[in-house]
Amino acid sequence: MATHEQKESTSSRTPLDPTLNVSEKSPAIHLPHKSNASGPRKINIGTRKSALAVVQAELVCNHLTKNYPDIEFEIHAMSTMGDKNQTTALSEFGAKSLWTYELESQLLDGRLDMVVHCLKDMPTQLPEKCAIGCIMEREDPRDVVVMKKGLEYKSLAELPPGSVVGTSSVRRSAQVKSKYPELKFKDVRGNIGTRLAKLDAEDSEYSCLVLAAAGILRMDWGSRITQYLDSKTEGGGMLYAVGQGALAIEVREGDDKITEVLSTLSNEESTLAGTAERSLMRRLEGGCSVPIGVEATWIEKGKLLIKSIVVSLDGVESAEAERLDEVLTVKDAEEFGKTLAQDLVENGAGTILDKINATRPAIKPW
Ligand SMILES: NCc1[nH]cc(CCC(=O)O)c1CC(=O)O
Repeated sequence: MATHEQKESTSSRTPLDPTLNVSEKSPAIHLPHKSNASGPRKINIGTRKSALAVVQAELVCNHLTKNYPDIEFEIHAMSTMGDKNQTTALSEFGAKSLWTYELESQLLDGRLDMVVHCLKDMPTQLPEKCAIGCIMEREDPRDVVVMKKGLEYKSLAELPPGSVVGTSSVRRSAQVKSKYPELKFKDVRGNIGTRLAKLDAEDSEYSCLVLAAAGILRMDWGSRITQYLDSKTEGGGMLYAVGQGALAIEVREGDDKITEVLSTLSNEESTLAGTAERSLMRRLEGGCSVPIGVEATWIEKGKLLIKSIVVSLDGVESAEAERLDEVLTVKDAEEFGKTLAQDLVENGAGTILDKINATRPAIKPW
């Protein structure tokens, strides 16, 4: 019968809550999978339609097929509001839900059983009856520089004054600008392939893009990366987005069968760091999405360090904080994020956030 390859014994003792967005719940215990006659025969996996999203869904599907050879897994790729609207400035939407709304509707009405997302794209407050079923092992969470084909530069520091960096993220442009005030920034939209094509076009005004390493690596385009950016990068630090690099799978809240299937994909350190980062963001955003940078490092087992930054929408002001503490459970991670949020506010994030919240109403289509 189904002998899924449980690499570690974590599923039987990890104090991870399968419904991570409900912080008050007591930790659930994942029992090792036993083939169950009443278990699902077929599981429908939803994803966005972009090439990267489909690669990610296939990665999940391949793992699950290996772990559960008796179950049929089928991928359903669909366009979302976010895919269709490439013109409105991203920050004007306020909520991140435009990437997930259609998929969540299908999840709730049973056409889908799980939806694969980049954790980074998931709103901190999921719609009612939706939950995070698992967070998978994190791919490299850092941001990276991709130079235009034919340019001999590798790093931001080498770029001549006035060079144009392509990014639509205030978090990225604000952090780069504070270290390299002589660089210029321009919005660049579309899926990762489209962005690279715009960068490399002969008449392109961009010298480079700043992107997430994870997306490029999953597309197998790692050879285009010319510089990795992190807090220790020479010439200035760069913190990544909350959840960046981790895939998360959304399920119907209380769907124990699907959650059990997903326990084989869950990664403890990713789950705890992702939970802490999202708790931090939840405390700060007040309904609006806010440019927050984080960098999470496990100093040793159970000891988490997170560096964090909040930047103003114009990229001029910023506040920073970092925290090192023991994080063994999802509850610890939630607390860690909350405390770090308070530290950030004490260090000046409050004024930045008040301005953001005053100018941008949140949009919640559900
Ligand atoms: N903004 C869209 C998005 N959402 C997740 C990733 C990267 C993959 C990941 O973080 O898992 C990207 C592309 C990018 O920022 O370069």
